[in-house]
Amino acid sequence: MKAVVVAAGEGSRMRMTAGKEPFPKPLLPLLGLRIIERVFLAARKAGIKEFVVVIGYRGDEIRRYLGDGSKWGLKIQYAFNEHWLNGNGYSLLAAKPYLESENRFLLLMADHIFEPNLLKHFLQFTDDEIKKVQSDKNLHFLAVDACPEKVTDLEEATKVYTRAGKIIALGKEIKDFNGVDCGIFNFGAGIFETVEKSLKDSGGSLSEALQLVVKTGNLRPFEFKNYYWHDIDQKKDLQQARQKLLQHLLPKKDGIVSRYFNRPISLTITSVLANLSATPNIISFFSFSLCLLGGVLFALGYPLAGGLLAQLASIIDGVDGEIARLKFQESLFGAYLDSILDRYGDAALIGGLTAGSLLGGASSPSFVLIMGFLALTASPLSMLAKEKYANLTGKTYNPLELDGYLRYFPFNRDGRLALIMLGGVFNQLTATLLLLALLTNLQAIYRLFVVRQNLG
Ligand SMILES: O=P(O)(O)O[C@H]1[C@@H](O)[C@@H](OP(=O)(O)O[C@@H]2[C@@H](O)[C@H](O)[C@@H](O)[C@H](O)[C@@H]2O)[C@H](O)[C@@H](O)[C@@H]1O
Ligand SMILES: Nc1ccn([C@@H]2O[C@H](COP(=O)(O)O)[C@@H](O)[C@H]2O)c(=O)n1
Repeated sequence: MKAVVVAAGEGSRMRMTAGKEPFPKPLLPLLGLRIIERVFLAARKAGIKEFVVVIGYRGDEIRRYLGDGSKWGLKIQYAFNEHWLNGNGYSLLAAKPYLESENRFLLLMADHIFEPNLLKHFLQFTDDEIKKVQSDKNLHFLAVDACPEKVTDLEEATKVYTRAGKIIALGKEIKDFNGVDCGIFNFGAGIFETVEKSLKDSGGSLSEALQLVVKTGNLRPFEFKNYYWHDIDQKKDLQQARQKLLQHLLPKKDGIVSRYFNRPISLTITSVLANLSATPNIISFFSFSLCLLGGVLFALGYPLAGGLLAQLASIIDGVDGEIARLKFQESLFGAYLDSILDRYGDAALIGGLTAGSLLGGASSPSFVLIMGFLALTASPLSMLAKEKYANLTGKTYNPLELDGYLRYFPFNRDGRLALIMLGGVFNQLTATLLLLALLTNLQAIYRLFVVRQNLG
């Protein structure tokens, strides 16, 4: 399916300087990517690879920056809307020649960022609905945010009133509404005729043209509540979109130390790194190198430095995933590399603790060696248990769900590295090894029972 992206308007409400803006609004930077890039990459993640970009105001600059789309593995064509000072209806019609062979197409806004899963589930919904009808040429769909109270600039938003699976009313001025138009449409080819019919009365406004469709009951809502999207109209919207993007980087699997200590720091680092070219894999290696250096410092008798580096490594180990999600750079290899490097990083730290304790004159070297051995052996078992469970059941092992009360203890990596940090700060290397050995082996044994209970 092709997607039309409307990028023709001037975006005058985004005025940020007295003179000429450095970029037309779709090309404004937002956490390392241009706004319109985020639209393309979110749509690509939902399976859309072909786009028709409707340009107008400073369209040449947009076209020069985006090119043919091949740098993202996309195909981008361009339609010029000479009436770009008027409504989106003219933009839609400008794209018509590029959609002659399409029964259906998406319409997206160049200044509306959205979560990929929103579009993915919208497409699943529309596919299911289209299967129920004979002809879908004049059946159209709109993704509707069913939580209007969460929409920041409700006054400017196009409100929607839905009832019994149909859109009953749509417009900026309607008083009775239970949703907001988030700017994601799935149109049948018949929409062009509707828009052409309404042009002289609607002045080119797409919302006005859609009133004709609303009257026929053929504008259906995909009502959602928990996906993020943001309409970037004014300067304040850019800051709000930035905050929304950063907050949605947090994975659900985070442990307590990660969620409440590491992430506030890692997100700050990520918001800066996003504008640089550091890739997730480079950051993963950097996190590992911090573990290596920390292990060496423990061995050489610098426990404070070793402990602080272990905690820094833990924080940076969250940044790699945040950058990957923020800049659409997630990869299977990266996920694999991240996990393997974490194992080697743990081993470097445990090895350093053991060496540091022995070289520091531990009273019972054999006890230290046994604790080091047990901690080294069981440390990878946390990941191994989760991966084996996922492999056997096809379900992700979420420690927050399955680990019961253990989830409040430092069993996962974020907790273990925090323990190592404390051991370094208080120079209690042997006690740290003892705790690690106990915790990791207890976790491994506990999860045996959890898995047995869940595997049946
Ligand atoms: O010992 P566990 O916790 O099971 O190891 C998991 C860990 O390697 C995960 O890596 P990730 O980068 O997602 O975890 C980070 C932690 O290592 C940091 O300490 C924390 O601050 C950061 O927020 C992340 O949670 C792997 O993805 C898992 O596969 C592995 O089980
Ligand atoms: N080099 C990398 C590192 C990570 N990822 C992705 O991030 C996930 C881990 O996220 P955290 O916030 O917990 O670090 C990992 O599973 C990958 O999906 C990546 O792609 N490349």
